[in-house]
Amino acid sequence: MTPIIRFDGVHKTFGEGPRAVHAVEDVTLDIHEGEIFGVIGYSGAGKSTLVRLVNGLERASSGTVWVDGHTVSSLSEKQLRPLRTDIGMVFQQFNLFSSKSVAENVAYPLRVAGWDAERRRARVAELLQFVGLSDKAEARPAELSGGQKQRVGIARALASHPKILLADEATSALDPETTREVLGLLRRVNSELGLTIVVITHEMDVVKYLCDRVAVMEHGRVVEMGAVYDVFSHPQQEATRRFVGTSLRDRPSPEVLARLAASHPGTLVTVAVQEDTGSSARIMRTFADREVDGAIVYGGITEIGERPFGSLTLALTGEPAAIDQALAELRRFTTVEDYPSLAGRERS
Ligand SMILES: Nc1ncnc2c1ncn2[C@@H]1O[C@H](COP(=O)(O)OP(=O)(O)OP(=O)(O)O)[C@@H](O)[C@H]1O
Repeated sequence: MTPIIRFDGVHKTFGEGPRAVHAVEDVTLDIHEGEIFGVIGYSGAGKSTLVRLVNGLERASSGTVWVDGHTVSSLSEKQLRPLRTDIGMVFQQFNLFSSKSVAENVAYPLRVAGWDAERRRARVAELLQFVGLSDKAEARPAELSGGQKQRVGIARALASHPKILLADEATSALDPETTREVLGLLRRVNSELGLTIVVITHEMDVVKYLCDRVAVMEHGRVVEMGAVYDVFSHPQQEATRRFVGTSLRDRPSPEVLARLAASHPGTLVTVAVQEDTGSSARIMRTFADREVDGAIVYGGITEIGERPFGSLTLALTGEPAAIDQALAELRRFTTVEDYPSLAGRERS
């Protein structure tokens, strides 16, 4: 794994004295060439500041930011210019020129870089084809849907063949279906064009669908980082657990649990379903072997990086000793949550 971006002990502070804002605090991480790296956190966590340090839009207060062989934190504005052509950026609000056509918007960075008209035309045609908007070349942004505008934003960001794409909440202004379409395009940018992509988001669904690895930010710090599947299956921090919970929606809330307990006979348990440790077939076999009936009353299983992940909530009926044995067996290979506080409310 070759790093293309490296943060080493990076701090970014805005202002001074008692009013100073520590937007990024002591961040050390590597982003590998060719990966899609997610940065997730709530508003104000420092995500945008972190990525703006990559292209030098913000300067580190201390520590080193290294991008593709250059120490960004020590480059002058002039020295930054060639590096910036290697880094494309897409924004939540698209940032298109409303008075220019789609083709002119995409051509804009090439015009600034001094490409002649013929080369610009050929490159714009190629880019519009890649993002599926060849027929909109002469349209104005106002005539496009949100998803189409973001595709123009992506085409423009790709214009000068960057190696890195920074996507700052690129789908936050879009509806779920259009989000999928744009995320699909970003995947192609990674797999077909080979760009390293850094995605900033507050939505774990975006991380789940798109990213290889993720860093969770809270109050300027990276509080957790790892392969997306590992972070989903073993979240270490409360903030991470909340993000994972919003994406999976596989576990019943306390209110739903109380309702399930009142309307289903038996003992309620929630069993984690994971590829390596707890396939659903193995879970169901464990119950069947001990003649325990397990009615599935809630749950959700999704795919993360093409591997199954989620949980099932079951209402168990059978001999109490057999249920205890089955749960003990399950706990040897997966996580089981039971609900002792519901015991009095459950019907037997
Ligand atoms: N130019 C600036 N001057 C002063 N404070 C700033 C500046 N830019 C960011 N901040 C502050 O730094 C902190 C981190 O902001 P940042 O925009 O990086 O967070 P974020 O996680 O991207 O949030 P959001 O999702 O709302 O954009 C916030 O408290 C913000 O107010």
